[in-house]
Amino acid sequence: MTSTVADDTAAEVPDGLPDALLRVRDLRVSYPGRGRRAPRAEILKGVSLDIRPGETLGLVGESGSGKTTIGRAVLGLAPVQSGSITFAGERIERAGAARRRALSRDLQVVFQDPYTSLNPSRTVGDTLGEPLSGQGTGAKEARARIAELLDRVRLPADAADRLPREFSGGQRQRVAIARALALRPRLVICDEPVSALDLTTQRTVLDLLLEIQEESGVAYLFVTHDLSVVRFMSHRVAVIRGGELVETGDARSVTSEPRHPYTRALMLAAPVADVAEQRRRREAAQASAPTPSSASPSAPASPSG
Ligand SMILES: Nc1ncnc2c1ncn2[C@@H]1O[C@H](COP(=O)(O)OP(=O)(O)OP(=O)(O)O)[C@@H](O)[C@H]1O
Repeated sequence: MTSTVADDTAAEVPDGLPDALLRVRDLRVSYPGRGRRAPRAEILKGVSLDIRPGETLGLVGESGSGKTTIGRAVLGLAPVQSGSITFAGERIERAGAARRRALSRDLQVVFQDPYTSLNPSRTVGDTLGEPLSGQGTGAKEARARIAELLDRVRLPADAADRLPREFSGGQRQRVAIARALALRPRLVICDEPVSALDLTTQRTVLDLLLEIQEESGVAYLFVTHDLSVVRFMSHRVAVIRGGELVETGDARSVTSEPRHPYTRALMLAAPVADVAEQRRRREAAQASAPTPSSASPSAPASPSG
């Protein structure tokens, strides 16, 4: 069980949110240790969380805390030792390749680095067409859908014929978002999707993700080390430390009135433009709050201003 402290949590309510789209329970992930006798490295130590349809759960924590590993486990890319992952009522933690392919209709990902996540030798149109043809969409329908997707992420129609190198980082990330949306998924795992972008571009991409959610009702698991981004994007926030969730709750209360000392320490470590706000937080924090070793050293100013 997690050591979650705030209300509105999967951990405090044993059955979690009744309408959850994604339900993770007591998830443990470990990797073999280095060397034959080394113990396995425990990365996730019993994580439980829920995401409702159309909701964004922000997952925040310092580097190495296990944020990406949660997303990878949901996508079937991390070795689950025990626990369960239920998506739309179906247990998927041990889903095989064929089931995973079918799941990719509903479950997609946007990675951090738009420079490495797109195949440099494929045109944008081919990149967007791949998930469509993989699910049996005919050529004519695929062309129409690609045009629709480019329009949705505000790229010109002729982008379909161009290669990734012809685009800026923000434009490439919009291509990656369009690719993730191609099959109209119900959940997109956004793994630090703006941390490689400059501040202005970050804001544009975050606004786009919000618009898309409003229109389509897609849910996001939004992984970030940046508290200002997580506050801007999330309905609820889960804070992870050393492979365990320490606090989960609605975004406003977790980021404005954190209950757990670690969350308070994360907040204190994040740069805040407003000196009064920084002082208020410092005063609110307990003197005993631990200092995270590398919490969000380069967190940009709040995109919400
Ligand atoms: N394939 C792997 N084999 C062994 N250890 C791994 C593997 N993948 C991740 N880890 C370890 O798991 C821990 C958590 O990694 P993870 O990428 O989930 O953290 P994170 O919170 O997303 O960090 P960051 O913000 O730096 O991306 C790290 O200590 C990492 O070294």
